[in-house]
Amino acid sequence: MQIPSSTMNMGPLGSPAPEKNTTGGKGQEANAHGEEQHDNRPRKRRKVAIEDVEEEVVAGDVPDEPDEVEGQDSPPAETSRLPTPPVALPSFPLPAAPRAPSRSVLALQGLDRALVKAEVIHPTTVLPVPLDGSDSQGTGLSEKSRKRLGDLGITELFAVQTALLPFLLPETHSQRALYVPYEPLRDVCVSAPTGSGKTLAYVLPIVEILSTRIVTRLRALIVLPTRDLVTQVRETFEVVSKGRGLKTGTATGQHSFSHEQSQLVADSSTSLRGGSSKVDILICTPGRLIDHINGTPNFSLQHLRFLVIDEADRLLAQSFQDWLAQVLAATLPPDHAGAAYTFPTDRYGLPTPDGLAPTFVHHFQTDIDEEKESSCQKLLFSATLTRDPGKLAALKLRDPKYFVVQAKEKLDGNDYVGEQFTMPATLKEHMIICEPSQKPLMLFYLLQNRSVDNALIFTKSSESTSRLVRLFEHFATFKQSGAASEDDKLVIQAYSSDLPAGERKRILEKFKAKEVHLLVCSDLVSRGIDISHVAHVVSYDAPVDMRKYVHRVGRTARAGREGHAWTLVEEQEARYFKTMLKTADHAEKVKRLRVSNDDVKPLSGYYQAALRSLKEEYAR
Ligand SMILES: Nc1ncnc2c1ncn2[C@@H]1O[C@H](COP(=O)(O)OP(=O)(O)OP(=O)(O)O)[C@@H](O)[C@H]1O
Repeated sequence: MQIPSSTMNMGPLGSPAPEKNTTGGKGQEANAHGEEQHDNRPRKRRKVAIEDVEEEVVAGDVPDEPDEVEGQDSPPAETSRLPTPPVALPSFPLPAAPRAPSRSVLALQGLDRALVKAEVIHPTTVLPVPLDGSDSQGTGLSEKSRKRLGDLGITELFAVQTALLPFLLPETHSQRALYVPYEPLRDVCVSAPTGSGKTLAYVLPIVEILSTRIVTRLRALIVLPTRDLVTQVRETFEVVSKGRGLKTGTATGQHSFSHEQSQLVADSSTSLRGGSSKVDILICTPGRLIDHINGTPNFSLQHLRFLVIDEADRLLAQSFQDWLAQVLAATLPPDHAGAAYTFPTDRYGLPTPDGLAPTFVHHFQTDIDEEKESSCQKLLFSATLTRDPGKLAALKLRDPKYFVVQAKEKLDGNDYVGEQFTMPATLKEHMIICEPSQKPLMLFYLLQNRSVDNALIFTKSSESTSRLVRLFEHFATFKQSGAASEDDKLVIQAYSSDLPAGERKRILEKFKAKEVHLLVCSDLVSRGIDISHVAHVVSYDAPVDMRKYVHRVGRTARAGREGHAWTLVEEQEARYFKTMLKTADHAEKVKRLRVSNDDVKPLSGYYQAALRSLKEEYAR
């Protein structure tokens, strides 16, 4: 019997062999649309010449850069000719991340002050929403918005919303305007647990402020790391803004570029200095956004009132096409002096109405030469938002205000550099330490004996995902041949980045409808997914860093519901995993579950039979 090479890595019992976990930065990169994906591109060959020897180097063989390179200097250039080695060395790419800015630069942006003076909100804080009449609770929301929330069954604001809404919707009328050229708006960073309602915390103020607009211009830009999240956030915008006349668009690369262009820009034939837009709100992935900035006539960010970077830690780690610098530059007038302003004309030479944003007016030589502040307010959100000033500095934040939702009343004086992880209070966490070969059995034990259902199961790669799904299907066939009723059957499905978007959507719908009970996925597609009935999260392969752990377990225990997280830790990983939890001050929360041989004995026979079937299947 010959096992194909793709299955050669399997452990003795069909579980993946304890190879190094690669769910981190390795093997992943941003695709053409800025979405993360596996590194399965054809390896490019490039030539390097060192020591007069010319040799071909497979670019993919060069170690990938770590997920995030912080304040790292370029390695000093090797100038002297060394006597050895005789063999050519591969040339390593220079780190893409810029140098960390100096303290004085950070202080200029008010960053260290903002980080130390962060406003801490307790996760249990809520604010009732008066559904009609006056806003007696000070939510900042108009009666129309409050009524809409009532229609959606939302009667109180969650902690992150209680802090953000009054801040972004102050009573001062001028600060709620579409353009605020004389009173610079403060930017905002928000760190709040998974499932705590961050999306509504920005959707509500954006809808509230943009609803006052008369002309459609691109005024809110939401950047997210994946297409699935774009779809999810678009749905939230559409539901909340119903009846307010706002137009929402997306740009993810799912449709052709020209189709997207036609959906975003109303007039692409006249050269309009004020830009042209069919949408008020654009939700997008960074790669496609850059394509439109560079390649879509009259696509302009000059009218932006809000720039939201959701899942900011992940997006800030992407240096794809230097996307952030390009987006920020597009919100401001160019540095060089502009030409004299002449009214644009259409193709027949007739004057065309144009609307330059106040900040851009002084760029042209007009009678008005007074400089105006940009009205674009930047909002950053994440459950694991870095507080590393070096990373935040790239955003050029304006007098930023930092909000943190966590149970601790005060941030430790000194810990503003680094990260803070806050979990939902309703989450119960467990780990099982076992041999690698026992992992499938432990999973089956959880499904059978701990009523794990409506669960997301995380693996380290899409390959492991499909292997595990097949193994389970074989196991279920044997196990359920003796099952009392059809009701006992658990339906499992792979949910991987390899699947087309439409197929992923269909699977997610089935999972939501409880026609699929177990969804096996890798980290790439899971981030931010909001499905209320996820009761369990199983990390079949342990996460390699705390951030991944937080985002995985955060798929359950959302919006105040109960949830369980189970992590299967291989014996040789246990020390690393425990240290990771300890460093994050989280070790005590994760209880160890001991599963004995006797506990799994009733399942062993089915498991062995499933393994044999799987091996035969792969051999065919
Ligand atoms: N005030 C509220 N009342 C009731 N439900 C709410 C409220 N705010 C948000 N929700 C619901 O809570 C769920 C989680 O919200 P959301 O997806 O915004 O969380 P999140 O903080 O962005 O999580 P993640 O970091 O995992 O993306 C959603 O289903 C949302 O509809």
